[in-house]
Amino acid sequence: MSNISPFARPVYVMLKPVGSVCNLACDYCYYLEKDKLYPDVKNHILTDELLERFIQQYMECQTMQEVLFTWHGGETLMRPISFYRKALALQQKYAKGRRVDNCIQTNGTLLNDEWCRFFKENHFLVGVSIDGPQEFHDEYRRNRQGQPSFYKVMKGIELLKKHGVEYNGMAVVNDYNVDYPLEFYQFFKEIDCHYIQFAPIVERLGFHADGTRLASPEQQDANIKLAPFSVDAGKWGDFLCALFDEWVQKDVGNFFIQIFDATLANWVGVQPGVCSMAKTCGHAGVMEFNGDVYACDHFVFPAYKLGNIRTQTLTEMMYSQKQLQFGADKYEKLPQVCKQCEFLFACNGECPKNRFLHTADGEPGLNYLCKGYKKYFAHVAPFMDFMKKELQAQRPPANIMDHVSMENGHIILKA
Ligand SMILES: C[S@@+](CC[C@H](N)C(=O)[O-])C[C@H]1O[C@@H](n2cnc3c(N)ncnc32)[C@H](O)[C@@H]1O
Ligand code: SF4
Ligand code: SF4
Ligand code: SF4
Repeated sequence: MSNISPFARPVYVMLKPVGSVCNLACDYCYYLEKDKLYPDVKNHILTDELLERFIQQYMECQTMQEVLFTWHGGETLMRPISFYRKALALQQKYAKGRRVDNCIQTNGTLLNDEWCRFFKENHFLVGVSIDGPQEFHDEYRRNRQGQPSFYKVMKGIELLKKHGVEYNGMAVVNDYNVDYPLEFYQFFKEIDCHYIQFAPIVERLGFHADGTRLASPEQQDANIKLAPFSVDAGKWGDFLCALFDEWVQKDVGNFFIQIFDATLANWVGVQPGVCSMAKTCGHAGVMEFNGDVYACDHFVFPAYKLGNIRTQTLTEMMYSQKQLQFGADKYEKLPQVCKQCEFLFACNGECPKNRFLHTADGEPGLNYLCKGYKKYFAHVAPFMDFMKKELQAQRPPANIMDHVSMENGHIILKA
């Protein structure tokens, strides 16, 4: 029976309704160049027919009562509202009593009153990409003519707030802003954004015959260079430590920073809310505008294509041996240094996309950010232990704020 799938955990397939088409051209973007995978296709637009096929199959793929749709790009708001209205109607057609939620990721520049009213009415969670204050944001987030986007995004955020739309902030940490964790964080507090994701930029430039420039993770070749906008591994650790010190003194339970939540989840032994910190992954694929399904949004490379929705079901693709192995590899392919690492339970080798280093004894698969994560986990360990005890005693982890102080520039836990 097609509507019974054998695994009792949700499966996600994010959808790219305009492929990688975008009104911006951020220098560091990993997705913008994916149009080169389809050089012969003029319009990278998901048709109504494929939309319906996707929605039907996505519903059938789920074993849970709640179904989450994730709209992604490219720039999602380059499709008209009528497209999303059609999608909502189709969701209801196939929901069969299940609860349906929608989240949408956007660069925020095209938001207007009409979009915001639509999101509010239909309970969308909106992820807005904003890389902190203007100077940081506009360094890389520009359009093809080089025009900056900060003011447009801020206007978009104001509109979301005006209409009471639920939103969160997606910020990337790169070579340019990594030295300013507190300014960065302060910005989000000032705009009253309480849910924030900080994602490190790690990319390598490989250059392929098809015109794409980003190296896929398994590519090893002397010509591959770290992209200049990538974050330095040690600095990523310093960034997280400084951010944590500020947060743990003032903001626990008020501002939610995804990586801190994920770290605490692993400390307590529950599933973290972000795949990179989980032991295995592979439950979050992506479907391109033409129905091609890939293992993960960061693995949209020909070798990681699972098939096409016209000829295979999402259930077949997402539970295929190839995809199950992709997910299991996150743990199985860890080098020994990770398997013996005291922080394995919290780090899990982070995202396989970033594992292109060799260990000191020559084993492949070490995460480029390892140095930073070691710093971070060692730094937060006593505080995580404290919050874990609070949770186990059914007390709020926010109690930690009464037990920390700064002494000589170092954060300490008071007895
Ligand atoms: C590819 S965009 C697509 C959605 C929309 N256009 C936006 O910018 O939010 C999704 C997210 O990926 C982030 N991103 C872009 N390039 C990245 C990279 N190389 N590494 C990590 N995140 C990246 C963006 O900042 C954005 O928050
Ligand atoms: S707005 Fe999003 S999709 Fe567009 S270039 Fe920037 S990160 Fe990429
Ligand atoms: S490869 Fe990385 S981003 Fe993709 S699902 Fe696994 S951990 Fe998440
Ligand atoms: S901190 Fe480094 S060695 Fe430890 S699990 Fe993470 S990547 Fe591996």
